[in-house]
Amino acid sequence: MSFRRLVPVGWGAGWTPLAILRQIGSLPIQSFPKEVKIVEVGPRDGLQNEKTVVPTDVKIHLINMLSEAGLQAIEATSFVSPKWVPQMADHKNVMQGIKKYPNISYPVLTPNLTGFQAAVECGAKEVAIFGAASELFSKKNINCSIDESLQRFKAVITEAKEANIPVRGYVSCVLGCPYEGKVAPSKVAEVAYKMFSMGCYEISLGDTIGVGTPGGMRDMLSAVLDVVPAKALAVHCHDTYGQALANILVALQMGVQVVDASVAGLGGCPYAQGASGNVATEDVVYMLHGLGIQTGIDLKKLTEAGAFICKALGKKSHSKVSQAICKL
Ligand SMILES: CC(C)(COP(=O)([O-])OP(=O)([O-])OC[C@H]1O[C@@H](n2cnc3c(N)ncnc32)[C@H](O)[C@@H]1OP(=O)([O-])[O-])[C@@H](O)C(=O)NCCC(=O)NCCSC(=O)C[C@@](C)(O)CC(=O)[O-]
Repeated sequence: MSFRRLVPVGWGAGWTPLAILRQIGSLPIQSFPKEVKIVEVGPRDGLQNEKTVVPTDVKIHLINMLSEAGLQAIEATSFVSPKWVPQMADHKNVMQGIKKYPNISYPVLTPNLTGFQAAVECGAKEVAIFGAASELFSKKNINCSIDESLQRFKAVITEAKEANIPVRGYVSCVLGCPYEGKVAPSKVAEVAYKMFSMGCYEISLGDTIGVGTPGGMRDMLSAVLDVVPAKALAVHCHDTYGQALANILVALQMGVQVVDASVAGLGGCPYAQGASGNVATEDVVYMLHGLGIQTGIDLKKLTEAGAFICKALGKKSHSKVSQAICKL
């Protein structure tokens, strides 16, 4: 960035470079949103890859604890083939067992009409379709090409519109693919635009294998923002290379106000080799609150939910914040 661009309008002669820098240092950070919505994906993305089946009552208790912690959106489960993802086979019992709070949404994944219809029968009031910016990942994850997936999504969106059910759209592999490597920002923008134009109210951009850097996030988002407004975007970062919080920060500065995260940093897609967990919700909330950004989330209750699921899984939390709090 050139020095010229740092000088605010109205600052003219008489200002020395040092005086300007002092002034800039005392300016509040203007570019962050006042509020950020977190979409908690722990019960779905966090658990879908667990090798031993997590008891349904544990999943239900986790979701209820997350509701108590103040999350506005909790992705509860997915209506996918139990042959492909056995961990989500209890979707019906999860959906019918959780306590549904009036101001919280409990979206579920529905890759096709079969999944959508089953979800609606179980009382789902919001669904998410999931595509990819990489052909090979699409084939491995949902067994069809990108074009075929968009046809399936069209059918889901058409029925969802009739039933007045909002549809969220995921685009996976936005910063890299486990099978194809680099993914062009223009390809991400193309798929995101198509899903948005079809009627998804929000597009969540997934760094599925957590290879992105702030530079990659900036370039990818610049391309997507040309075709989808910031208010309709979310970011979904995995933390494989420890870049997730930095990537989220860049996204917030570029106008994104919705962030996906998973309690205790659990998670990973079963069809994304090498992917580690999602960014931990506790860490995102700690960062946002430190910036003075409101989330409506009670960090203490959130860490208790994280401790509960980690104990049930016999795992250590990946959340740095939880680890620090436990040591205090
Ligand atoms: C998409 C399918 C279903 C296609 O699977 P398919 O085998 O191609 O489907 P099909 O239409 O040929 O049907 C085959 C059988 O599956 C059944 N079937 C068909 N659809 C369903 C359904 N919805 N629910 C339950 N059963 C279903 C269907 O009824 C039939 O049963 P059969 O006659 O053999 O008994 C399959 O590939 C699948 O389930 N894949 C799982 C994908 C998945 O859940 N991946 C993880 C989530 S994505 C993710 O984690 C990334 C994300 C979102 O977090 C963002 C990021 O990090 O990037």
